[in-house]
Amino acid sequence: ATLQATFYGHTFDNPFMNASGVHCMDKTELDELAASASGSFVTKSATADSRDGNPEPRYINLELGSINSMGLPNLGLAYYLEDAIKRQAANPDTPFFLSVASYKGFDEYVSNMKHIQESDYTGLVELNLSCPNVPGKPQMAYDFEDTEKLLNEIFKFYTKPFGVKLPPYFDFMHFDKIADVLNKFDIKFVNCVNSVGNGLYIDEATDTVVIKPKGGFGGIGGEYIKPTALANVRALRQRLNPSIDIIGTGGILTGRDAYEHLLCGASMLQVGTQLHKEGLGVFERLNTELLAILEAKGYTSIADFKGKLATLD
Ligand SMILES: O=C(O)c1[nH]c(=O)[nH]c(=O)c1I
Repeated sequence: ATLQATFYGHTFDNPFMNASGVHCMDKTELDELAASASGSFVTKSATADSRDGNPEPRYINLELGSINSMGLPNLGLAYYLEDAIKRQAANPDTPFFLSVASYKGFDEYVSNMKHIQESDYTGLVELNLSCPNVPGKPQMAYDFEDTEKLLNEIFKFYTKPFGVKLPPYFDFMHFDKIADVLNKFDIKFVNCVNSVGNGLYIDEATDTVVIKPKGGFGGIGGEYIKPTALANVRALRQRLNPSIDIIGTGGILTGRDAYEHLLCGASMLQVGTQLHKEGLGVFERLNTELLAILEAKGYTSIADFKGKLATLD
């Protein structure tokens, strides 16, 4: 059996990659990802200007996952663009993802995308509409009208392939609304889901929160969020045009978790919390475990079961 993954006209050796924010802050970390068993990789979400981010402690691994309020620390869009242009020149056949966010809101999203359009980078962009940790700033993708306005604005000038990183939704009306908006545009993929925003974890030894920013509120990842992640992958797959691929992110610790995301319709898979905990070796292990599942079930490729979750009716 093969774990080859097809995504936006590309074929990757396997469906695994890092989730933006983990092991992707600078070119050293990106080189390590490129040299790992991951099928692709994505950069830390970039803002126009480099940012220190929120005060520490701002990321904590927990028994069942993680909590973070990093606050968009990054080296600035120009850094990642320059690196991406070199990478695409050196390896034109191995696509990767450039993640873009915004600290200042709507206008910075537009100007960041304008800079990429005017640059020599021609690869995939993951437009992050779901950072939950910018104090005072709502997540773009929880405002359906603003999201539509932003995509309208971007498609006036942007001609390169991109997709959007979405937050989790928890209501069928919201699944319907975001899918209605996204189906109007020629986006190449959606990534479901970003961390479950503004959770709270309490240290039992001290009755105190564990991260400093926002009084301890932070995005939740890991085992805590797999049911939510699977639901969002499945719901968006059922609603989006087949031409829009899905990246599944959230709660992938084992080959079984990966298999379930694929069953819900994901084409690529991102690993955040477990990569942070286990390091780059997680990709070898996940490939081995997923391959064993295909073999045990007599599948020869992911196409044999992708999106084929059974229901009870
Ligand atoms: O705090 C962050 O930097 C961060 N943290 C997340 O959990 N998701 C995001 O999209 C971002 I931009």
